[in-house]
Amino acid sequence: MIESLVSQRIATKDAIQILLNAAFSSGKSFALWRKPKSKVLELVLDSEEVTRKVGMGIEELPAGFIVHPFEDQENKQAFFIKACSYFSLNLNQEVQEIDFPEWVKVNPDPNPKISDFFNRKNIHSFSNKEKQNLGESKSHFIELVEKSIQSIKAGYLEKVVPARTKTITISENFDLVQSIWELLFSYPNSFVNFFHIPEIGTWLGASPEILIETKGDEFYTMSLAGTQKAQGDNPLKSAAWTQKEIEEQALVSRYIVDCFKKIRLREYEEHGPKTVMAGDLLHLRSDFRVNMKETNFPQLGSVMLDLLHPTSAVCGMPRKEAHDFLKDHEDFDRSFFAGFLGPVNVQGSTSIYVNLRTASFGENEITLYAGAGVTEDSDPEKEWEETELKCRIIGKFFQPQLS
Ligand SMILES: C=C(O[C@@H]1C=C(C(=O)O)C=C[C@H]1O)C(=O)O
Repeated sequence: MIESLVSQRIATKDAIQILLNAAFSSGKSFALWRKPKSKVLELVLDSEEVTRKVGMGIEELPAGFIVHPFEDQENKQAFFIKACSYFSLNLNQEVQEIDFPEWVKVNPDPNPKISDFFNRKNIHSFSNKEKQNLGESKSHFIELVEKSIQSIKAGYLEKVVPARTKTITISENFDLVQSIWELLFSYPNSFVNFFHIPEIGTWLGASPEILIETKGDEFYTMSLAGTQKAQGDNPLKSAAWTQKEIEEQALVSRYIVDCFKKIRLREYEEHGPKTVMAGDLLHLRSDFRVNMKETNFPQLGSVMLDLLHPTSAVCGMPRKEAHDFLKDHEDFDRSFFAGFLGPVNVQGSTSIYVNLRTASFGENEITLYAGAGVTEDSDPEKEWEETELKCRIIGKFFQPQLS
């Protein structure tokens, strides 16, 4: 009797493998995540094979996981994985087999070949492959930064955030669960996320940046910018920031305050900037909090989501001009990179993150995405280096030589 009880306990990593196998085999959309500083891994699975799209009124949505690309979609809609089933596990505890949801217990294919599910289709099935290749080119990125600096000097823009891609082959012995496991423990301060929408694609990331969060009456957002490699014994204490980085982050804060002004919201708390760590990178971050009850803004979450995205941390300032500049010159499709994603109305809270430090799965390869904030004083070569560091955050779990 005791023996059979013991045998029903499953090590956490094995439990993740069992969950992922069942979720892939189901043919439905699902997402898995762990919030910063949390020990709880959460998973939602849809019960239908349709690809759902929803509007931005997040307060009215059922529990689920929202995924929005960088570019606005028709009717401003986002993809949505409805939490028809929700499961969570404590990363420090074994799992009792009996606690698994029914769809795991009846999984007809307990050992699917997971790579067969990667990205057979993609919303951005890159019709113009040549153009998409430009995202991979160093010389194209350097030129893009040079053009950015010129536009800033000419007074068209204050800041712009050009991006690039880096496609690497997935090694034969790649193990998805092992990679997710390592991400979880390497990046305790990041939002580690994985989603699979069969019609749309499969992505894995570890984002350091909240776009909006609401819990009870509290609304929260942050401005995050400035990047340097963490160095020394106490990187948070010893970090020094240049004027360029301080101004770059201040612009992102100003952008948030301007959004508050647009809706005449005056009562907000602002703290920072302070130095924070994300992986082995340091950033400057300011925190903004609003009590939605006291300010009588129960829908602040969706209002700010609409006003903030894409923020000047991933697009630029002024927003429209920076966005137009990227459309004209970036020459590749950002797809879900620098869009947003996260749980909505799950366990009483909504936490939507900017989709950074992220990768999309192809059949035998993954594409990493990274951008860098450019101001008047930027050095193109340094911005390239910054994107290399950002690509490494996820890339090193696919190719150890990147670490
Ligand atoms: C654009 C990215 O990151 C954003 C840009 C930063 C910067 O320019 O220093 C820092 C953090 C993020 O807000 C990215 O990770 O790709």
